Amino acid sequence: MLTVRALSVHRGGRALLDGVGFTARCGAVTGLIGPNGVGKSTLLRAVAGLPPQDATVRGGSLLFDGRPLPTMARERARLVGFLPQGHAVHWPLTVRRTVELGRLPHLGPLGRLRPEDHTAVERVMAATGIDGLSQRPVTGLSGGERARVMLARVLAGEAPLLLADEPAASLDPGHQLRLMEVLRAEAVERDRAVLVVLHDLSLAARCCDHLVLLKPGGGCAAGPTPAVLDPALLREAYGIPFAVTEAAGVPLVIPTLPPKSDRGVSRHAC
Ligand SMILES: Nc1ncnc2c1ncn2[C@@H]1O[C@H](COP(=O)(O)OP(=O)(O)OP(=O)(O)O)[C@@H](O)[C@H]1O
Repeated sequence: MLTVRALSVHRGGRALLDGVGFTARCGAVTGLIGPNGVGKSTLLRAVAGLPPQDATVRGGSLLFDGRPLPTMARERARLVGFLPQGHAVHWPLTVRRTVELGRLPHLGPLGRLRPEDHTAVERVMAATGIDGLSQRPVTGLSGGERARVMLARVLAGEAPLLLADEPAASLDPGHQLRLMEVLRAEAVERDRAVLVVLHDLSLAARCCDHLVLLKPGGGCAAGPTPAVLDPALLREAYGIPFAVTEAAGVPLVIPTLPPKSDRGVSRHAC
């Protein structure tokens, strides 16, 4: 279990995160939600040991299964798999080679892959549906294909704690659901703690066991998904009204805007 206690991250004189605390259990998917700029990426980066440029962790503690997260980069990388936002790739490595790089924290000084490394690589390529792309250069893939390759690379590290920053952002609806299914399988079948940033609250409602809602001004609301997807809490955090409902047995979280006339705008409300 990941335990975040009273975490504060500052840049210059400004708090990017202030006193955030929650837990993310093994065997479960925890969604990290909140409005733009509230500090979701900063939080994931702090847990991964890669705080944003010029930012420092000023207070609080980060524990996994009751022990402080290691400070040594290699040791941390074995424990924490981190998929950052965006998928910039600069070298035309093949898809297979790119996924193999996810095994680096486990390899010796020569970086030679062992049979168990190949097994892990093949498992995650199959799970993410990219085995057909194996010999393609990553620079020649679509945004959604590349997103799945980068996910596979992180999964290949087989870290007990997985952090993913908006992994669904460039995926079509089918691949979004498949992605969440892959993350759920990692959590449930391999007893991993998965912490995933999502902006699609309906997807979060459908696929996350627990949610952490970061609030502007500091702090968070954390708990089982239905408890956090409370219209009053959401309105407080995002500053707009939400309807929380259900269709075809699937939860739906619908953001709304007040009528345009109330906002001094004349036509074409969403
Ligand atoms: N490189 C940077 N330089 C200065 N400020 C930054 C930088 N990156 C982020 N910030 C600021 O840090 C705060 C937290 O940003 P962060 O990216 O963690 O938010 P977020 O919740 O992930 O946002 P989003 O939903 O838009 O991705 C924001 O106020 C942002 O403007």
